[in-house]
This record gives sequence, C-alpha cells and structure tokens, in this order.
Amino acid sequence: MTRTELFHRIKAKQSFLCVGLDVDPAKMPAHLNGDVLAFNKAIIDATRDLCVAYKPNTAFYEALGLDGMRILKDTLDYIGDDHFTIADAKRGDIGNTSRYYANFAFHTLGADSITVAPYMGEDSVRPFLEYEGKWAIVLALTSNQGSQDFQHASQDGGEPLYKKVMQRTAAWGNLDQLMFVCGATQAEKFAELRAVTPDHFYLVPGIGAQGGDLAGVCKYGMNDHCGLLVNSSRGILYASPGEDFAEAARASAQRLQTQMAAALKKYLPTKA
Ligand SMILES: O=c1ccn([C@@H]2O[C@H](COP(=O)(O)O)[C@@H](O)[C@H]2O)c(=O)[nH]1
Repeated sequence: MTRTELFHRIKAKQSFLCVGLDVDPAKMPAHLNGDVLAFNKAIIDATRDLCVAYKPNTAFYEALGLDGMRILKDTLDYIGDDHFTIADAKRGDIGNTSRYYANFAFHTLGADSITVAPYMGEDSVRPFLEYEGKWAIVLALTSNQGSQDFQHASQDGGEPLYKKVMQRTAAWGNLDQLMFVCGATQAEKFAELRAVTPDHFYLVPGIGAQGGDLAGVCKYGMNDHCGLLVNSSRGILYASPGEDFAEAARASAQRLQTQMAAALKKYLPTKA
C-alpha cells in the first residue's frame, strides 16, 4: 500500500485509527474461555468500519506459544486487505538476521509493515525496505518514560539522539516505505519532528491507557496527507470485561473516530 492509498482510505473513513490487538487472555471476558481468535474476530467485526489499521503486537502472541503464531496469522488473514496491518515486533539485528525477521513479517504473516528498532544502524534496517509495497516503521520517539534515557539525550550538547536517528534513517527509504513512531505522550514534540520529516507518516501509540494527547497530536502532527496512524490497544480491547465487550470496544473506537473526523475537518483543508 502506498502513502497516497493510505491517505485515500483515511479520507474515505474519516479516520486514522489503528486498533491494537494486544491480546491478554487474563483480561478477556470469561465467557470466551480463553479463545483468543474468537476475541480478535469479534473486535475486528466491531471496529472494521471505524479504523484504517490493525496492529497486533507480536509479544502477546509469542507468549501464547506455538498456538500464538497460528492465531496471529489467522488474525491477519481475517483482517484481509482492506486495512493496513502492522506487526509490532520492534525488530532489528545484523543484516543477515534482519532479512529473516522481514521474511517472517512480510511473507509468513503477510503484514503490510513491521516496527523496527534502528539502533543497530543502516544494515539492520535495509532488509525491511527491500519489499515492494511493504513498510518499515522505525522507532523515533517512543511513548514510555524510558525514552528520556537515550532518545532525548544529546551526546555532544547538540541535537537529541532521536533527531539524529530520524535524519539519518529518512535517507534510507522513501515516503512509501518508511514511517516513524512517535508516542502520543510526546505530542508537543511533533512540531519539531515535522521540521525534520514534514511528509512522512507516523504511527502514534499512547492514547487511552497511557494518557497521550490526541488533540495535540492532531494539532502539531497532521500534514497534508494526514500523516498519522493513531493507535489504541487496551482502551478499545478491554473497554468492558463482560459479554458486551465488542459493543464497548466499538463505542470506544467510535469516540476516537469522531474526534479524528473533527481533526481532519479542522486541520486538513489548511494543510492540503
Ligand atoms: O512508543 C511506543 C511504541 C509502541 N507501543 C506499543 O503500542 C501499544 C500501545 O498499547 P496501549 O494499550 O494503547 O497503551 C502496545 O502494543 C505497545 O507495545 C507503545 O505503546 N509505545
């Protein structure tokens, strides 16, 4: 999927919502008896028309053992081609190994994209950029407190590390294959990020359970292609612990979609 195709889908749905599929059997409604695939299918059915992307975080499926890989693949197949899919795996290793991570995400799983940690440098990221129509989503400024430890730090009193990483990384691929991650908890930083990467798409996790700022993300982060995929996982998946979980998930997604439609109306005409 190209950047322009993604933008068309966002405009058609008036949504740049990404639903995070971070399945935790301990938080699933009791009546499902731990059936993770049934849970995912119900969440997908309840939110399909409200979002443009789904992001299963592979950690939650790896923790389920061999069954987890099957469930992850079946979930991605169930989502189908009408949504952008993100394997949130935060991979990155020497080139020879990254090639196999890329193969797993793009061939085995059939995901449209994978999240990548860039700290091993260019040869660790390149293998993710060798697939036509597929994306590497590179960690830039993450949503967690620990982002202060290295990402915000400057080695020489100059630019913080995250900016240097982005400037270098942006040169390795084009706008149709490279996205960045910036946490919604760092919304005010978008003004600076847009100075470095005016046209890139961003995956933005951290609204809902982590308390990120959707309004600020839209205000500072939106570009003339929207340029944002905003993720919520727990805030949608576990909106209700009861048999009404899918309805509650839909209501939660609907609230976000309504805010996103308003933001597109407010910011897009002036930025287009
Ligand atoms: O900076 C980052 C990068 C990735 N994540 C992931 O996004 C979701 C967020 O889940 P919520 O339940 O909506 O908080 C999760 O998979 C994280 O691993 C992130 O939060 N921050």
